[in-house]
Amino acid sequence: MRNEAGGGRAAARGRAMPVEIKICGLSDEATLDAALDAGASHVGFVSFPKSPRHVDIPRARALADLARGRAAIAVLTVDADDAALDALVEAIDPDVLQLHGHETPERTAAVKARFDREVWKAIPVATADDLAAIALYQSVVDRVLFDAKPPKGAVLPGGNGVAFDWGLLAALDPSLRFVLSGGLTPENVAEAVARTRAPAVDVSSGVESAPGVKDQDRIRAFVRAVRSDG
Ligand SMILES: O=C(O)c1ccccc1NCC(=O)[C@H](O)[C@H](O)COP(=O)(O)O
Repeated sequence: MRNEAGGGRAAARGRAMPVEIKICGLSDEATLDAALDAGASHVGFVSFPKSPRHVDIPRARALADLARGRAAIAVLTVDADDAALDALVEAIDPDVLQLHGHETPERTAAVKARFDREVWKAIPVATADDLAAIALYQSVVDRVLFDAKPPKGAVLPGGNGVAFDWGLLAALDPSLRFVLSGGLTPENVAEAVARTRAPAVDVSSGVESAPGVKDQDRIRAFVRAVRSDG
């Protein structure tokens, strides 16, 4: 259904599947539509009140209902407890739970066991040492998501528009299911995918005109750039 346009190029590059694309932090219908029409495979809604992208449950549910069947729906939380996750899952029925806080491997496994959803765990990366976390999480999640470690003093644990050194991913086990994020933009994402062989990418700040304000043109440009036809 989705992303067939990239299939030929992906095969030509030796990749079996087109690169999946998640547009995160959507909060209005127009930019959600732009992401869906452009062919994003995933759309993400942030449930974290400190974020400029936070959407409350009724809003997230309304947006998710528009997206359902057209893209996978991800809900991003930060150190959410079971009651908060119960409420989100019940209302939004997401395909993916993206854990973007300090969830331990044990907590992450408990979330996976409690909910019949894909679970993605964000791993903050600044140096090669940070990749040791892969071993702790890869057996309990569906995908690890590499994001840049937040800058000192940042309020948000992600969504800061900061990239990390993609070269750190050069020696990854090719069978690892991962998502590349952090500071991706329409201008740099093709290079990021080429250098990391990422099977999936995730963007928020790079398709915004201001924090929390998504930009339809940049969303379309981002998807085009991943598909290498822009
Ligand atoms: O976007 C937020 O506001 C946010 C808040 C709390 C935790 C994570 C958050 N965002 C994460 C993402 O949107 C992406 O997974 C990823 O970090 C990419 O962000 P960006 O560097 O802004 O493209």
